[in-house]
Amino acid sequence: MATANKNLSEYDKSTLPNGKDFKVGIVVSEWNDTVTNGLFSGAEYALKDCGVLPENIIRWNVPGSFELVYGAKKMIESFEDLDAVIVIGCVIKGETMHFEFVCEGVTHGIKDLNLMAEIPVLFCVLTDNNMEQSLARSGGVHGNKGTEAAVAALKMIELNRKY
Ligand SMILES: Nc1c(NC[C@H](O)[C@H](O)[C@H](O)CO)[nH]c(=O)[nH]c1=O
Ligand SMILES: CC(=O)[C@@H](O)COP(=O)(O)O
Repeated sequence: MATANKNLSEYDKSTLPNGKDFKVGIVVSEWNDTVTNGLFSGAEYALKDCGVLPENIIRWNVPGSFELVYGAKKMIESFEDLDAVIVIGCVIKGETMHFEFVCEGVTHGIKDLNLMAEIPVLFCVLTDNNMEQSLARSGGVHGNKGTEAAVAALKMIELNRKY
């Protein structure tokens, strides 16, 4: 189902765990910060709405999406009690192939982190053709992918604690 057919901000709180003792890291890229701050706001709101305490939401900024991998790795190494990390970025196609390589690098890097780390790393990186698409997915007509990532984080923390 394409995003156009699903609002990214919709969730049923009754199906989610209470996050009162969860600790979540969020690494945010500074490229396209209007979008990434919008994604962060969506994620932060959903986490708090589901009981995560403000002091248990740790935000670090990195220069660009390519640095999200190192930032997440460093955050996982720095906090022994983290339950999940959400990486937030916005990559927008330009004139060259740089878009493809940044997207591929961060995607593979986050996938590798999920294979190596003991906690889930959630992928909230927009890879869009233009700013209009990014704005639509960071609190616009299609909702907020940050909210979607926060909901996924809550579910993965519950799964990780259960098994
Ligand atoms: N063009 C975008 C970038 N490019 C920067 C890279 O992510 C990286 O910071 C640089 O190559 C140095 O290692 N980053 C984004 O997040 N979004 C873009 O649209
Ligand atoms: C994803 C990028 O790095 C890209 O936005 C940079 O733009 P350009 O390909 O025109 O240099």
